[in-house]
Amino acid sequence: MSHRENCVHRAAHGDLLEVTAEGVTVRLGDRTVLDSVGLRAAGGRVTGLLGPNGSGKTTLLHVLAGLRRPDAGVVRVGGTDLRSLPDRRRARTVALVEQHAATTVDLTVREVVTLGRLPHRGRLGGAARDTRGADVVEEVLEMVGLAPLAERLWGTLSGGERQRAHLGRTLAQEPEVLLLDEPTNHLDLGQQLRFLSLVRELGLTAVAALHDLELAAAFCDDVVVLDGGRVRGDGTVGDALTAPLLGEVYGVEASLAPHPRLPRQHLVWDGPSGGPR
Ligand SMILES: Nc1ncnc2c1ncn2[C@@H]1O[C@H](COP(=O)(O)OP(=O)(O)OP(=O)(O)O)[C@@H](O)[C@H]1O
Repeated sequence: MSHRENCVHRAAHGDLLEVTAEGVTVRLGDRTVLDSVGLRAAGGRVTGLLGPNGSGKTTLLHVLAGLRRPDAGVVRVGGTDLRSLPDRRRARTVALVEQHAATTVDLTVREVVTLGRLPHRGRLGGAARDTRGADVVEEVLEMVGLAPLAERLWGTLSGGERQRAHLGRTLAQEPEVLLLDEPTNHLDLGQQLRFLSLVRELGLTAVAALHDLELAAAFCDDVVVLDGGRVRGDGTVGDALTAPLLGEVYGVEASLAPHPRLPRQHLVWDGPSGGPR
C-alpha cells in the first residue's frame, strides 16, 4: 500500500489518533506564555490554531510535538501521555513542520526528504531495515511537487520550495499526527491552496497554526483561538469565529459570510475596529 493510500485507508477506517492538551502552562522567564491551555484535535480533522502575534501558537505546537516540556499540564495522543512514548516512537507518531526550519548542511531535496525516514531505521541508522523508505521518499517528492527538483541543493531553493521540502520530510516520517506552524507563509496563492488541499486530502489528524483567517475558514474543520496564552474560543469554524471574538482578539471588524459560490463560509472584513474602512 502506498503512503497516500495508507493515510486514506486509516482515515476511512476512523483509525486516527486524537490529540488532547489539558491545563498546559508554559512560563518563560517571568512570563506565562501559555496559561492552562486545553485543546482537543479530533482524529482525522484539521484543527486551526489561531491568534495574534505572540499569542502562544508556536509554543503550544512545540508542546504538542513533545519538543518542549510544559511547566504544568499533559498532552495525550490517542489517550497516551506523550511523555511516556520513547523518542523514536514519538517521532513516528507526531511530526512538526516548523516555521523557520533550516538545514545547516547543503543537502539535495531528496536527501532532505530522506531525513524523515530516520525514525524508521535501526538504532545504528541502517537504511537496510527501512525496506519501504526509498519508495516512500519518491512518492512524497511527487506529492509535494518537488520530484523535478529532487537533485537540487537546498541552498538554491526558493522560500516556498523549502517549505514544501520540509512538508515532504515530515510526510516521509509517515506520522499519524501532523503539526504545522504557519505552513503557507512563503507560498503563493496557488501553492497555499494546493498545500492545504494536500493536508486535507491525507486525512491525518492535523493542527495548523495559521495567520490567514480566510484559509482557516476554508480548510479547517475546527479552530482554537489563543490570545495572550489563553484559549479565547474553540469549536467549528462557524461556531468559533464570531464577529465579537474577531473584534476582541484581533481588533478588527470582520465576520464570516456565506461564500457566493461554494457551500462554506468565508471571511469578510471591514477594517480595524474603529479605524478607517
Ligand atoms: N525564550 C523566551 N523568553 C521569553 N518570552 C518568550 C520566549 N520565547 C517566546 N517568548 C514569548 O512567548 C510568547 C508566545 O510566543 P509564540 O512564538 O509561541 O507566539 P506565536 O503565537 O507563535 O507568535 P507569532 O504569530 O508572532 O509567530 C511571545 O510573547 C514571545 O515573545
